[in-house]
Amino acid sequence: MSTATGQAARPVSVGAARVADAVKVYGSGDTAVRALDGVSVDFPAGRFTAIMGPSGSGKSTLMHCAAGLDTLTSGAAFIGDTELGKLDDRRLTLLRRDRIGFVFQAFNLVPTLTVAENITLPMDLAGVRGDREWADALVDVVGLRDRLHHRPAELSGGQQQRVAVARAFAGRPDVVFADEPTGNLDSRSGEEVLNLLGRAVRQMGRTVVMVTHDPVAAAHADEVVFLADGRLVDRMESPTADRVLDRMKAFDARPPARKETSS
Ligand SMILES: Nc1ncnc2c1ncn2[C@@H]1O[C@H](COP(=O)(O)OP(=O)(O)OP(=O)(O)O)[C@@H](O)[C@H]1O
Repeated sequence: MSTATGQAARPVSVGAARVADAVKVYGSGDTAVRALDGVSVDFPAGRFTAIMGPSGSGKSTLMHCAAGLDTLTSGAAFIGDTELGKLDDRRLTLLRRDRIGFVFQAFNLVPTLTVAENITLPMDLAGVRGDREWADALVDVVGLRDRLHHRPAELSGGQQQRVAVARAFAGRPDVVFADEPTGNLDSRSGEEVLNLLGRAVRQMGRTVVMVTHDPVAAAHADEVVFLADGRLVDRMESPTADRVLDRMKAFDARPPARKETSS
C-alpha cells in the first residue's frame, strides 16, 4: 500500500484504538476552548498505555473521544479499523457495549445488583451468553470469590473497583479505558487495582488505556503518552515513577488551558 506521495502508508490496523489529527473545541466564540489541538496517537493492542499531562491538558477529552463517549470537532477516532465518526448513534452504542470496557474513578456499579450480576451485566444487557468461564476466571483474578453475592454498598472502595475491573474485561473487549481508576482509593487499594490492570495486559493479552495524574500509577503502564495544551508532546517507554515525575515537572510553569484563537 502506498500514499499519493509514494510513501509507504501505515497498515490500517495499527492499534486497538487510535486517533488521527484529533481536534476538540468546546463552546464557541470568545469562550471556545481548544481541548485537543491536532493529536495523533495509537494505543497498541496487548499494551498498557497511560495518558498523562497537567490539569486541563486534554487527557479526559482524549479518552472520551477515543472511546466514543464524545465526538471530535475534526479528525478521526478508530477502534480497530472502525471509524467512530462514521457510525450512527445505535451502532456507536453497540460498539461501546461490545468492544470497549470502562473503569471510572467513581466505580459506577449498579447498587441493586450483586457482585456477580454487576460483572456479567454487559453480557446480560447484550443478551449474549458470552464466555462465562472467562467471566468466572476473572472473579478469581480480582479476588472476589467470597463476595459474589454481596451488593456494592457492602464492599470497600478497593473491592468495588475490582468488581468494576472484572466487569470491564468480562466481555473480552478490544480495549479497556480507565479514567483515574485509583482516584478514589487509598494507595494500597490503588496498587491492587493497578496490578490487576497490568496482569490483564501481560498475562491475559488485554489492552488498557488509562488516564491518570499520578506518576506512580503511570509507572504500571508499558508506555506513557504526555499531553500538554491539547497536544501530544512526549512518549516514554518502560516508565518509572521518578522519570514520569521528572517529565511532569517540566510542565509545572506552564499556564493551563488556552482559548480558541481561530474564531
Ligand atoms: N464540557 C466542557 N465544556 C467546556 N470546556 C471543557 C469541557 N470539558 C473540558 N473542557 C476544557 O477542556 C480542557 C481540557 O479538559 P480535560 O478535562 O480533557 O483535561 P484533563 O487533562 O483531563 O484535566 P484534569 O486532569 O484536570 O481532569 C480544559 O481547559 C477544560 O476546562
